[in-house]
Amino acid sequence: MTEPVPVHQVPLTRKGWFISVEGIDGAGKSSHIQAMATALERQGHEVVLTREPGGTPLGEKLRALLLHDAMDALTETLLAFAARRQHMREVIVPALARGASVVCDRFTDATFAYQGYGRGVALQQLMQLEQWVQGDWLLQDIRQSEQGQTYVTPSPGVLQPDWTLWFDVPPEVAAARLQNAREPDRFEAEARVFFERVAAGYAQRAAAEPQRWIRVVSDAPREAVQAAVLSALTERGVLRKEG
Ligand SMILES: Nc1ncnc2c1ncn2[C@@H]1O[C@H](COP(=O)(O)OP(=O)(O)OP(=O)(O)O)[C@@H](O)[C@H]1O
Ligand SMILES: Cc1cn([C@H]2C[C@H](O)[C@@H](COP(=O)(O)O)O2)c(=O)[nH]c1=O
Repeated sequence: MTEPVPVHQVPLTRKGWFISVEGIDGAGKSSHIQAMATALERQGHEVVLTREPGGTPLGEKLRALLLHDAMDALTETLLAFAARRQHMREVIVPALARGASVVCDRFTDATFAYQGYGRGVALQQLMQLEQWVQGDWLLQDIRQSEQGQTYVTPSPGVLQPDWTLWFDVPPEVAAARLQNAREPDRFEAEARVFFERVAAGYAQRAAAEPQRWIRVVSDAPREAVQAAVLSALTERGVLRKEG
């Protein structure tokens, strides 16, 4: 029996982008995600707009548990990764395989920031789970099970977004924005010091992988933030320059 070809050695056929959007609660990311999707669609992309935790019927049930039920930090981590695995199989990988772009409101960086830096779950454990859930040997399995579709990881290792937009805002600004906006969920109800740790986690991950991360200063008027998002995507060739 011949060995399966590792996914990263299959010729790159993917046309769409995988873009994740991150930031502490109240950073303002949800306010701009639709505009990003619309800009991509105007330039001819099929766009799948989705979110984590969530994005599938099972994932949305897990989201409700994560946001509202008290639990241990490792349980939280495992539920986030369980929802992600289902999301990848049902939504993300099939969309990328057919050439669509995926814009995802949070992905694995949120688990590192919230459960790792925020709650103190060991980063090494998170890396192991990431390898399990997003490793290319598992994507190979998906490739074989969905006939006619080829998904290719850009490089060996784990499936990661091509680009991660990080809405960076001081925790006190985010807290003020959320104060009267809605009833806080379990995360939004956390103390300032928790969000300081989460924000520091995002900053460390962004510094470690500058080729993937796009920092958007979001302590600014909405229109300025939106313009910064669209121009950052244009500078990187994600959006075409329009005359
Ligand atoms: N640039 C801005 N200036 C002032 N208020 C803003 C700005 N951007 C968003 N807001 C307001 O801040 C609140 C949080 O915004 P939004 O829901 O987009 O943040 P988020 O990052 O998606 O938060 P979460 O992750 O908790 O869903 C909303 O009430 C929104 O109207
Ligand atoms: C993916 C993911 C999310 N979280 C947290 C972060 C937020 O507080 C909520 C999601 O709410 P949002 O308003 O839609 O951003 O979940 C997390 O702790 N770990 C994760 O992996």
